[in-house]
Amino acid sequence: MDPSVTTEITPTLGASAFIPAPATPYQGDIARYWNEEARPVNLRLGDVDGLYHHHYGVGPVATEALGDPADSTYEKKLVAELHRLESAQTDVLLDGLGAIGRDDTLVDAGCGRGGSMVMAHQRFGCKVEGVTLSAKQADFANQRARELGIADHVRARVCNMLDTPLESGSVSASWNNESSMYVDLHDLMAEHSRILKVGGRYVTITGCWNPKYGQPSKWVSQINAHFECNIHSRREYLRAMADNRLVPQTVIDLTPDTLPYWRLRATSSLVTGIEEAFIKSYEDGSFQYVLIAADRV
Ligand SMILES: C[S@@+](CC[C@H](N)C(=O)[O-])C[C@H]1O[C@@H](n2cnc3c(N)ncnc32)[C@H](O)[C@@H]1O
Ligand SMILES: CC(C)=CCC/C(C)=C/COP(=O)(O)OP(=O)(O)O
Ligand SMILES: [Mg+2]
Repeated sequence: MDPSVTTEITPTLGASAFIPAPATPYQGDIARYWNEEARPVNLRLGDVDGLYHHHYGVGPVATEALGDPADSTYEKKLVAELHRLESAQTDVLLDGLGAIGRDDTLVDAGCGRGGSMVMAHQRFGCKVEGVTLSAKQADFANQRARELGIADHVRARVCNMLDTPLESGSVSASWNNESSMYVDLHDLMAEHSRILKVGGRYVTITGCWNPKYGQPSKWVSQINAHFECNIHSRREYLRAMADNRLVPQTVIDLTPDTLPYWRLRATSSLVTGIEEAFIKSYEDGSFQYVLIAADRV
């Protein structure tokens, strides 16, 4: 990243007085997308306990805790349950990082509003560096870190995950949590490989199209259009890792674990219209929700 290339941001965006100019017009579009994003499904869930996620959930629904749909408290319980499943997803990702100590530095590539960073610090006591294209998200994440008194350990910056200011070989573990569909995978894996120490761990949780299906299905195309992203195939992930000294240690198909989240979300008042595409593509096998953990060799 060339720090001399800067663009002034509006004062309402707060903390970061200057942000780097987008590397491409596409990245400018994505920065704008996330600066403008304020979907109730994300804010209402985050308000449950102050962990704000932009990813989906895994695990069985606690049906008994939800109680009777006719009950006046049902919707509140439903929101809390969806949020619990999204935080459970982060826990699965953090489990994949292996042994992390207080002196380690982790990197969240495409950190959103910072929910995963906070959870990583709370679990390991380590430093967490996040990057996002969105100044609004970085400000939000840094504000939450200040409120929690952990701003000395958790920091979000506005920068391109393909070209970070992090030193080569300085990072013990890094991840992409539903953020790799916005970038070229070879460029992405090359940057993770550069910043990771030898022996370090990379983890991604992502939606990918299934080469067994043949090509991206109409549902996958619908998800791409909805989020302005470009979903990769499972095969592309493995190839990009192999080409960049990242050797898969674990590949977990989380598709059966995320379907209950989607089926529950489809019944809520917070639907956004994309629920059918996720459910149908997971069911027809054209799309998969996977975790890949790889060793930097
Ligand atoms: C779906 S959100 C995921 C946020 C977060 N990982 C989470 O789990 O809550 C996608 C994120 O990727 C970020 N992103 C997309 N392309 C990026 C890039 N080239 N560099 C940095 N961040 C990027 C967006 O700014 C956004 O924060
Ligand atoms: C698995 C795939 C393909 C993910 C695409 C990336 C993405 C937009 C994730 C969720 O963000 P969000 O939490 O802001 O979305 P929503 O508003 O639908 O909850
Ligand atoms: Mg969401």
